[in-house]
Amino acid sequence: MFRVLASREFQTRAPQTALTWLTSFNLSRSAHSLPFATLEVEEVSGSQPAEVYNLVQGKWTGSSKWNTLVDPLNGEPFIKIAEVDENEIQPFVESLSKCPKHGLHNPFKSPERYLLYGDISTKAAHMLSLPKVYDFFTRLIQRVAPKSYQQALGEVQVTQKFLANFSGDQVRFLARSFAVPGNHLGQQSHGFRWPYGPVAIITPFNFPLEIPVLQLMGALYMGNKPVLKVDSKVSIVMEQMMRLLHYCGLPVEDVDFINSDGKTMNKLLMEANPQMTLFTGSSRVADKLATDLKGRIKLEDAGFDWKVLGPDVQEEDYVAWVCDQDAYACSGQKCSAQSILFMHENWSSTSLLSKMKDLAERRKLGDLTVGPVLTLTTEAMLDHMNKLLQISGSRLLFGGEALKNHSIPSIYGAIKPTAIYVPLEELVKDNNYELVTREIFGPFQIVTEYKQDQLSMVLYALERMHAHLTAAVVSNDPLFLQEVIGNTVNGTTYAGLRARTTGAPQNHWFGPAGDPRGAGIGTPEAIKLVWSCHREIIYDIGPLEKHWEIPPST
Ligand SMILES: N[C@@H](CCC=O)C(=O)O
Repeated sequence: MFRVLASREFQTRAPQTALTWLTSFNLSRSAHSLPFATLEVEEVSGSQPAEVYNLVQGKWTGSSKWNTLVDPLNGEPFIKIAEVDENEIQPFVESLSKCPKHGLHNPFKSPERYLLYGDISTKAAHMLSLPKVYDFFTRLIQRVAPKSYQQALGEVQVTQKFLANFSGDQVRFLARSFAVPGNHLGQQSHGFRWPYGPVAIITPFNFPLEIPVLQLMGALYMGNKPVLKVDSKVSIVMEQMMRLLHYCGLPVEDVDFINSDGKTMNKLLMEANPQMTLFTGSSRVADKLATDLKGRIKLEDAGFDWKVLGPDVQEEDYVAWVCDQDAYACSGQKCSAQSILFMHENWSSTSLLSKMKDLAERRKLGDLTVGPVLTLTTEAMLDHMNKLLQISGSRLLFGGEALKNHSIPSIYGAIKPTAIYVPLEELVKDNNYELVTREIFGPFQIVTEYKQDQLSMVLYALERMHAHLTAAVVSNDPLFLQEVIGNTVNGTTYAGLRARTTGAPQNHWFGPAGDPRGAGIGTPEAIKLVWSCHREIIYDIGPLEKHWEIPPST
């Protein structure tokens, strides 16, 4: 085992100013290791498996049961996760129960913690801007959620910018309040952003760094105490990030970090009773949690994300390239990935589809521009394709085959980027609609065409979808944009010639609309909506009028 146990202990450091801290890091960093990390990315292997720990009540802990993960590229057992089982959740329950509903800080309690979090964010943003650090996280992401270097780096950069956005005084500005004059002297109502106190965050495998960091920091900024559970397949990334955050001054008792299966996590949630749980993942689990937690939940669940190409054909190469990125980058495993393309008939006479095919065929396992699918097997995806191909008039546009010459283990999927054409009239039929709009979390999309007079049929298809996350309306025709935007609901919708469905940076609100449980991620509005509630304090201090008398009963 290459990990040095001593380095797992949290080391307390003398308080430093931001400037001395930054200088000391730059000078003391050794040539090939990082001061917070407990692993070297390339060394993680079958012969030197890495270990992922839990953090509870300020201490890193193991568990009685270790779950072994296999390398998604070659099947070697390469990471051991200390998964907490149902009998070991007590310390996590106690830890969360210690946090009162009014949180670790609020505008009337420990306001200096808003500044502390501004400071932590400044330092963490600086760390992630250092080439050695961003390269470390980019490569670590690639080991567990195989995607191209550029895609993994994008995730680190979004996280870095997000942290920079909440540096300095920006955390306290999140808790800005407002006041309205009252009815008489001494009365004023003030609206405050209040924390929930004990909260839980559950995040998926596809963005091992971006989703957990943005949600975790949002929760902390607003004064909550979170327990964080990241999908065990990728939790090694966030385990290392927790160590970076501690290095940047995050108090070790502010966050608990747990590895477990879903059943154990469910038990923890039932016993610890967090005031709010943020869940990012499948609609099936989301609906179960919404019931179990009696609605105290916010969700970023599935997305069968759509793109509509309008009648104005222009910049064909660019549009084809964006379609390729949206459908197939990260092997289609983004909640924002383009799942269906509605093409106006004017695009049919262009070479858009053949361009999309050429771009899809450039993708290769060697640089992870296509790679393993972590939640579906090859057979499951090809099976789905074959069912679609039974629909009258449907046809395979490209892909549709298993990847060859690889050592991706069979528990994971490996197919070529695939597109299936389904006629619009067939797609909307009751017996086909559910099948066609099933979200395949892999490099897979449906393509269809609509005639000039069929826009209402497209809008009907969009209306029937059950999750409304991202969308793109590719057109610079303002009347067309108006019509499609005005008749749809997706939370993050890109409109215009350069519209896309994926790649939302920290400055775009990202989240579903049309669902009161819908969460957001990234922006100040998202943080305030998800991680705080409104509290109104009405000051009414008098004085009473000079000759006030008790009035008659009413
Ligand atoms: N920024 C990512 C989504 C992150 C999810 O919460 C995207 O746009 O695909």
